[in-house]
Amino acid sequence: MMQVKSVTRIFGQKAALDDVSFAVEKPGFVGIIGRSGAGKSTFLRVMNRMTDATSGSLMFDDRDVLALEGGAKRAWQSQCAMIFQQFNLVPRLDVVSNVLHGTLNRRSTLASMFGFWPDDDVLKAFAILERLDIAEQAAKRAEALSGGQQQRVAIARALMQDPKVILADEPIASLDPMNAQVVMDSLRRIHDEDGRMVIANLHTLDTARRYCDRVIGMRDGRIVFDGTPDQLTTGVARDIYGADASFNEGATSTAIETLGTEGDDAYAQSMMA
Ligand SMILES: Nc1ncnc2c1ncn2[C@@H]1O[C@H](COP(=O)(O)OP(=O)(O)OP(=O)(O)O)[C@@H](O)[C@H]1O
Repeated sequence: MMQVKSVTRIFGQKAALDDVSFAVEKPGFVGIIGRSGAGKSTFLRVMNRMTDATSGSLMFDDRDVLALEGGAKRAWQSQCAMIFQQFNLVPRLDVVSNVLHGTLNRRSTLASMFGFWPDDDVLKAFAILERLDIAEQAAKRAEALSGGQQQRVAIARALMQDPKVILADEPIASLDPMNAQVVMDSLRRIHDEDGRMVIANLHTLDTARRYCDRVIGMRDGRIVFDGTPDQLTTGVARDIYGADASFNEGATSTAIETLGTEGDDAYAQSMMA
């Protein structure tokens, strides 16, 4: 259903993506891992057409989405919803209005500005919030919610678009372990129940192993690993992160039981830097 062929993105002298190719046969739950600067965000942004590729193609259901323009490009962006580390909600706006913003691409600006939402859309927004277990927060301002709740609102906004694909750029990087788990459980459930493809950039190995069907490892803009969670051994992870024998994978973990010493935290920070 998706073939990424030789996708390259050059910024100045640097290839953020360097000849990236892979295929996805069925809508899976794919994790992308790699140290900071590996090209993970650039890939998601190229796929969603927020950033243009320098060369290459990305065939999705037999059309090259990197070549789409105008209305066709906007339609693709709506089928390929994106969620971000910092949630990107409108903080002062109530939760349900934030969710309704997921329909903006098919609504007139004027109607949206004055808050005229069709009843069907409002009902749909509440049903999605219910599904994500945050319907009781619907009337609150987004800024009054915890990070984990805000990220679930962002997922709800994405679902309003009824997307084929959800791209998640470090969706749990700003969350504590408990909230991280709730958000990842929600994404996995949406994938399992709706059959939507999820591609998530993740900064912790245990999350990639636990939630993904397939893990892609990137280093310096290139794919250096593509396999199942079982194949993602500590040695493989060390290669992906470009770390030496002192690599301690517990330090890249957000799992409650492996959150550890200050030393580990310092190591994790150095890996992200
Ligand atoms: N708009 C841009 N202009 C110039 N360079 C960029 C731009 N966007 C990304 N880069 C560079 O491309 C490389 C890949 O960046 P990217 O953000 O994709 O990495 P990443 O793996 O997502 O890292 P992080 O986890 O820190 O977001 C980096 O060297 C980065 O500095």
